Amino acid sequence: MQGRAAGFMDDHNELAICVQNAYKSYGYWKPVNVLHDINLNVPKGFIYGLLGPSGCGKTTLLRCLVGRLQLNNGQLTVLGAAPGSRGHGVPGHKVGFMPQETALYKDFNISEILHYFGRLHNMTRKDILNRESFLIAFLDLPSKTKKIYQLSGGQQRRVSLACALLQQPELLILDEPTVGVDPLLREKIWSHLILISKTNGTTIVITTHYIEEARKANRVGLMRSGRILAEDEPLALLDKYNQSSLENVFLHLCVADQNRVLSKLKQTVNITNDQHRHLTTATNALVINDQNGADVIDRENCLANVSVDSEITVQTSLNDRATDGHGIQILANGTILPKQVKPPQVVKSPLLRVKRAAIDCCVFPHAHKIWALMVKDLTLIKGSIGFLIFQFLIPVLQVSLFCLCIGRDPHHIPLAVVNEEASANYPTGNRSLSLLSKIDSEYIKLHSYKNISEATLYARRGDYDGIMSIRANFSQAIIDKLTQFKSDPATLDQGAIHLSLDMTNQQVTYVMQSSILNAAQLFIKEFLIENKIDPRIADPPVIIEKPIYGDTSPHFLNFAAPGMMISIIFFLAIGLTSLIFVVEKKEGLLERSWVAGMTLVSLDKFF
Ligand SMILES: Nc1ncnc2c1ncn2[C@@H]1O[C@H](COP(=O)(O)OP(=O)(O)OP(=O)(O)O)[C@@H](O)[C@H]1O
Repeated sequence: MQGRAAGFMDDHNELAICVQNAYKSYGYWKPVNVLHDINLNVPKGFIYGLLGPSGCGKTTLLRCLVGRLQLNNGQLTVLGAAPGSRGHGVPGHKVGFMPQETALYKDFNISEILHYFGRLHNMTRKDILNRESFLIAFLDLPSKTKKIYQLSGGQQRRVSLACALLQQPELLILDEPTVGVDPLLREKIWSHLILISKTNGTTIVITTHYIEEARKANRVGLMRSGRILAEDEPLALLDKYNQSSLENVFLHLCVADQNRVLSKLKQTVNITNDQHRHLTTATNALVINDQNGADVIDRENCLANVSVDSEITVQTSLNDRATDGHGIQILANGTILPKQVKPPQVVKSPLLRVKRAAIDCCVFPHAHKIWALMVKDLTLIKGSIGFLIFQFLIPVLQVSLFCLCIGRDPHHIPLAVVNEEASANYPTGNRSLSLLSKIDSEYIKLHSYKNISEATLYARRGDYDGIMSIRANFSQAIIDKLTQFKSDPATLDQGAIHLSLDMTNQQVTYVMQSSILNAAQLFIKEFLIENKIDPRIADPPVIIEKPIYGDTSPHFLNFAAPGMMISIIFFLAIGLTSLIFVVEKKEGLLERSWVAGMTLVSLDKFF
């Protein structure tokens, strides 16, 4: 492999990945540093093995490479441009990403999931089918109609790998692809990776917990606590550290790193000699001699050692290499790469970013991506008919309940009446009774009170939606007003009914007002007939003609139901979409689809 690497460099003089002084932290208020001054170079067509214990930042680095995370500091170029830059295929068809979690739609079968990613990558049906048969045979997968949830964990990981390999991308980012895979198949997978890196020039970045399998890589990077401790060809590392296995090289580097950290601690933090002796003894205890006399390290203890303080800069073997103005040139045999990859100019201005995002939102996405998402959603729905029925039944049920419980016109609205004419034993007549009898009892329920203060008390308590009061001389005032045409303030005040309504419910107020106005109009007409006057003069000077739309007497239900239906459907759709987003994000599906190029909009065709 190593000999091949040097030869290969002559033909492939470009770096596929170039990371310079990369820093990444999580969290805003209390940031936790995860990557510290990472420098990493992967020439095109190389297999790069990224090795390190759990939690050292491998996945974080891979997520930065595929454009899912932004570095806090430093430069990152993938296939010649910054991930996520316009028109770049990373994220997109140029990168095949296999995340650590399975990240597959469990209700899909193998063929459906491969077709989904194939459509996202704009592959033709024929190409998808060809790749599907190859990958199923190559990865020893069961029948393509088998659902993902019916597969074992190892089989699911293999399907996940198949999705990453599907479009034969220029760059493969594989996060622990060989976990839970049969050793023979693991060998086969590595052979395939080596083959595609040689024949297609595919660049592969792979993380693995099986350190020894990384010997097959062209270069390996050994990572610990967010730093790259060493980066070189596997054999060169073995030679340099005089070890028989990469595992021992790594453990040696861990101990050396630990010692460096401790001595740095001693310099920067005021620790006592006793404390230092104690820590050094603890570290040295990790190294024991094996039968051959070579140093063997207690792996468990070593990997579970104290975390490195983020403020302490550790000189790594990487820093020992020759650098020039643009960064590091690699090759263990001293060959210098002829072509420099220019670091991308990161857009730091938030204003410019917002502007770009605003432009992005106005552009229509690619049709093939919409098609892929539509087919995916239909496949999901097809697989859960019960859910579909529930989705259709819920609005029907909600609208029915609304019509039954809320949508009807208000009925039997309680109204307190203070009839002073009745209390005074009708001194000038009982026309107030005639007026009250004309109020439609279907809509308004009258309750008599002797005085206004008592009625106000109960109305304020919420027992009534209003108070109606009639003066003691109501009958006489009506006669004076309508037959003698008297219009002095006393007559006008006494010849009217006085209403104080609760105006907080517009619909209830409207029904009360129109019922009482109708009753008053009927009362006046009756009075005019009694006095041989044409009742039509009591009609208001407004004639309501045939309506343009709707009924002559509109109902609240007719007005409210359509709005209600639209609201229910809208919020149901929003709720379900949010639910799907949350579930997909939680299971890593969203990230995977994003890396495959699914964005809200895509500008590839414009830039
Ligand atoms: N979203 C996050 N928010 C905060 N901290 C995170 C987040 N993701 C990862 N970390 C932390 O960053 C560190 C590195 O995590 P990362 O997943 O990159 O490690 P890893 O080397 O891939 O580990 P493993 O091999 O177990 O997957 C860990 O300490 C982890 O707790």
